[in-house]
Amino acid sequence: MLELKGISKYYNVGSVNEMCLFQDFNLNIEKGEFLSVVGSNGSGKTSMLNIICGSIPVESGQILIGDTDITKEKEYKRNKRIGRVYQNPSMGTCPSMTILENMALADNKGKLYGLGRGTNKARIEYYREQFAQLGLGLEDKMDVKVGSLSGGQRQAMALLMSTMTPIEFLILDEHTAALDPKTAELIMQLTDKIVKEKQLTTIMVTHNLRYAVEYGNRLVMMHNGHMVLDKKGKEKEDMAIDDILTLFNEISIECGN
Ligand SMILES: Nc1ncnc2c1ncn2[C@@H]1O[C@H](COP(=O)(O)OP(=O)(O)OP(=O)(O)O)[C@@H](O)[C@H]1O
Repeated sequence: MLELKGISKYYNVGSVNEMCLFQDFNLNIEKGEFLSVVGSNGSGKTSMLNIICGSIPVESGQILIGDTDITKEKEYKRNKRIGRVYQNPSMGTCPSMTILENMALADNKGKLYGLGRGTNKARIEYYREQFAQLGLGLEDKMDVKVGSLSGGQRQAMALLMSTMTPIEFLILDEHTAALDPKTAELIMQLTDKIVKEKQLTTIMVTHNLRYAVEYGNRLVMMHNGHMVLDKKGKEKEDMAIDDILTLFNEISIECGN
């Protein structure tokens, strides 16, 4: 359904620092798949997400959704069907606006004007319900500026905001990495709930091997711009953290770490 086909990606082209990250890189993600991506630092995880979202161009290859080639489609257009949550809770929310204003903004993503739909009574009630389920007390802080919230509260908001409009794909780039263990767990449970309810095709980059094993139905490990592990279904279910750790250690030794 979402396919990266024969992708080549170079950085610093034409300079002494030119480097080839991906050479003929291929990845095919089925509709409804929840893909966890782990891998060494600099293996190309974030670059892969950026390529999918259209944040960076590729030198060659195709990005396909179904039969449609979106390789040249601008990022803002792709954003209509893709929601993205970043590692930094500050990204994806506007600190100087209230919770209500942020939610209304997200609700109106892709539209030209106004906060109207987001601020009518029914929608406010809907936001309240969404927040009440989180158990973070945000439902009573709708007029509070987002800048004064904790990282976990902001990340929960970012997750709700990015999945508010009818998207098909959810891109999570280490979205629990900056949170304390308890809040990270809460955000992971919320993620899983939203992904299942909305049947989103999801790619989650994480350094947390337990989350990679426990969540999702496919697990990919990347190293130096290559996929060195790709397990789905039963094979993925049967994987234990130790299995991934062993492979991870082998890769690290190969790198001299
Ligand atoms: N804008 C850029 N300009 C030049 N090189 C870049 C750029 N972005 C990434 N790179 C390089 O591409 C490689 C892959 O980086 P990327 O951020 O995709 O890896 P990653 O797997 O997400 O790493 P991490 O786990 O550390 O976040 C690295 O060697 C990095 O230095």
